This record gives sequence, C-alpha cells and structure tokens, in this order.
Amino acid sequence: MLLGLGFLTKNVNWFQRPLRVFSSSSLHYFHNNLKNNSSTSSSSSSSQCDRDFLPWLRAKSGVEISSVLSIGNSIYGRSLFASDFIQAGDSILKVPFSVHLTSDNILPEINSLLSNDVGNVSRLAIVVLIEQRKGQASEWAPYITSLPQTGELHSTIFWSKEELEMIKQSSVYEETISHKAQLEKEYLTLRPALDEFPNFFKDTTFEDFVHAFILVASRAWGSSKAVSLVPFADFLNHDGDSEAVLLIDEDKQISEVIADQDYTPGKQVLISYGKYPNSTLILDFGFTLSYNNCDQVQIQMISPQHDPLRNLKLELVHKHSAPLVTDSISIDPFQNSFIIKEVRSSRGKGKGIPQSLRAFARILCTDTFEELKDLELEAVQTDGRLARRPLKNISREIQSHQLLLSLITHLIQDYDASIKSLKLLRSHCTGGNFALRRQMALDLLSGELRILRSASAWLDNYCSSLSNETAASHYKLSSLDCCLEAFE
Ligand SMILES: C[S@@+](CC[C@H](N)C(=O)[O-])C[C@H]1O[C@@H](n2cnc3c(N)ncnc32)[C@H](O)[C@@H]1O
Repeated sequence: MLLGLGFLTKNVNWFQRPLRVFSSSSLHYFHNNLKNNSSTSSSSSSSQCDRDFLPWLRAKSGVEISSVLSIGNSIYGRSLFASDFIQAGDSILKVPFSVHLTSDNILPEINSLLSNDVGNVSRLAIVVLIEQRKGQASEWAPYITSLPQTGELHSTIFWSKEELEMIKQSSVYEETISHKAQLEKEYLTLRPALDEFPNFFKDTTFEDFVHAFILVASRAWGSSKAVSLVPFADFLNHDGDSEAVLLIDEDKQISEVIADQDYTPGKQVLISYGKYPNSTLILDFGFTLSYNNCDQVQIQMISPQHDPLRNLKLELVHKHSAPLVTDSISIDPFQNSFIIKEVRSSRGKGKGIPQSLRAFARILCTDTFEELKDLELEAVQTDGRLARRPLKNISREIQSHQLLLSLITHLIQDYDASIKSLKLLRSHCTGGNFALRRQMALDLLSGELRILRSASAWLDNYCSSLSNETAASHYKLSSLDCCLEAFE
C-alpha cells in the first residue's frame, strides 16, 4: 500500500500529529495532473561532502537511491537537481525503509523511561541528539552532519523578540509563543529520562533539544507508526503548485517520489510538502512563499461585555455549540477565532466567508430576546445550527455583516500600517538573518492582508446588494401605495 505523507496541518499540535494517508491511487494522480511548471533553476555545485553522501547511502541501503538526481545548493539551501532528463511519471528516487531514521530507532532503555505524553517528534529528536553526540562514530554521520546547524533554521520559534514583533499582527505571533511554552513543557517531561544517560545528554541544553525538534518537524514525514527522516528525499524543497509528494510503499518497504513534470538536466526538482498557508510554513518549516495560494488569516470576534443579552447568547451558543464551531477554532464561544481563506468575487466560485463567522456576527447583532428565540426556533426546526441562514430582518442581516466589515476594515488598516513600517525597517537593519526574516514577515502579512481585502470586498458587495434590494422593495411598496391612493 502506498501512503503519501505530508507534514502538519495548521491546527495540529506538533506534539500529537495526525496522519495524512493517500491510497495507492496516488500514482494515477501524478500521471493525470501533469503541467509545465517552471521551477527555480540554480547551479548545482556539489561539495565533497555531498558527493560522498549518495555513495554512503547506497552502501548502507544496498540499492541505487537515484540515478537521475544530484545534490546541490539553491537559494532554498541544500537541494536536488536533475542530473539527466526526467519525464513526468518517472520514479526519481527510492529510499528503502532500512535507511529511514525513525522515532522507533530510539534506544529501548530511553523509550521505557518516556511517558506516553512524549510525542514521536520528540522521540526522533532524541535519536538525532544521540547520533550528533556520537559524531563521526555514528553510523549516520554523513547524514547527520549534512543537516542544518544552529542558526540555519528560521522557524519563528528561533526568532528574537524584536523579530517576532514584525509579525505581531498575525496569529502566528501567539502560536509561536504557545508552541515555545509547549516545547518547554515537553522538555521538562523528558529531561528526567535524559538525565539517566549522562554519556549522551550531560551537556544537552533546552536549546539543543529545540534545534533537534524543529529539525525533525521541518523535514520528517509521519506515518501511522512513526515519524521518519528520509535521507536524500529530505533534500527536496517545496513548491506549492507541485503535484509530487513522497510516497510510501509498505509492500516494497520503500519511500518513493514520482516526477509530476519533465525536467532537463540542471533544473531543481521540487515536491509539495502539502497545501500549507504561509502561517504554517513560517512556523513549522521556517520559510514563506512570496505568493501563496493557500494563504489564510485567523481573526477573532469578541462579544462585548456590556451586551445585556450576553449571557442568554452565551447559553444559546453553548447549547448549539457543536454545529456553530465546526469551522471556528475556539472553545470559548465569546472569543471565537475563525479562519478566513481567500474569498473570491461574490458572484464567482471559490470560498466564501465561513458560515460560522457569519452566524456568530448575526448572534452578536441581535438585540431583543424575541430575535434570539426566533433564531433558536429556526435552529431546532432545521439542522440544529444557530443563525446559519440570513436573518429575516434584512436591516439586521445588513448590520451583522457591517459589523464584520468594520472588524475587517480595522484589521486591514493595522496590517497596512505594519507592512509599511516593515518596509521602512530595510534601511536600518541589514543583518543576514534579520533581512531574511523581515522578508518572511512581509510575505506572511501581505498574504494575510490579501485575504482580508478579498473578504472585505465580498462583505461590501453583500451589504450593498441587500441595501439595494431593500431600497427597491421600499420603492415598489411606496409606488404601490401611490397607485392605491390614486385609485381611491
Ligand atoms: C526538507 S528540507 C529541504 C532541504 C533543505 N533545503 C536543506 O538545506 O536541507 C526543508 C527545508 O528546506 C527549506 N525550503 C524548502 N522549500 C523551500 C522554499 N520553497 N523556499 C524556501 N526554503 C525552502 C526550508 O528551510 C525548509 O525548512
């Protein structure tokens, strides 16, 4: 069976990863979705270390890993390039399971001391730390030494306070802080087990653990059983438009990549890590795309404290909470977070504003007990979901969407201001990491701003259409009145 394994979804805790399982039909998928994709081309100057790496992997695995790929460097760091003509549908690399470095490789003595709360990413990070400690004595040395060193990873986890300020506008800011806290907790949980093995971990610091953890998180694949580093395959960089992914063939005990397009020698080969917005790429992988089709923005709506119906609304939302929060991501119904993806034109196809967000705005805008009771009755009579249909009172429907529009307009102003000040930062700070991270921050904020603008345009259009409809029906009614008066 083939399992295509990507990495992470946004709402997933690093410490409990879900699995993304593809069926064997994945192979047909590649053949049927060929396209002429221009990937980044770069010279592939291999160092001696890179030239030694493949022969080492071949010797360790006992098989040819790839006859059409070579290791080189591009602006994305270590990369794989076509060393021969590749056609869409060709198998370009096969890495046997025997040379995957997995969380199962953890020493049983250490494993037995770890509680079930310790996730597979941490387990594999411990394996990496041990192999690093062994140095050249490690049977994985050629691989381990090829991995990025401290200071070469750019996940927001490693950003300084000043750097994090650049993305304060985005939810990634809070997520980074919360992930850091989770990492600290994870480290405290497993440190007593590490202390039992001073020969390996005497000098291991929290920073070493975080480095190993993010190394794994940014380049390993997860399966139902374990998290695995797949040497050589993990030199492939990401292209959001690529259809090629890492496949796992359980029968043949190999992981494999099938080209989704033709490549000429020297062209960089890219795969897809998954359909991830920049907010995921920046935190989990430490990079962003300058234009990311998958971008999204997380917004928060808070119920005002002074609303006299607040408690009743709270009670109602609680009662109907499961359906209400399906596409929102908070357990506190009065501080709900919602994910908005790009909203296309109000008449065109594409994602709309999340129904749960519109429902929440409708509930916030009701200001009589009767209106709330009507909403509840409608929910009971339909699918149990509260305020999912347009309000019968059109003015109130407009008001609820204007509330959303004003929230989004404020956010747009804030994003605009942050982006402007980020652009000004260029003249003052020119440091290597800072310049790179500033660009990542700009990509993140610009993508989120684009989504907000698309939502604002949709809401504006919706409110105007409803207002026009109301005006037209008023006009019709008043014309009718005039006719009736004339008739009388
Ligand atoms: C699986 S590794 C790929 C190999 C990596 N370039 C290396 O030097 O080892 C994933 C890392 O590659 C980099 N990367 C992958 N795709 C990228 C892209 N499209 N733009 C920028 N960096 C990318 C990021 O640093 C990411 O964390």
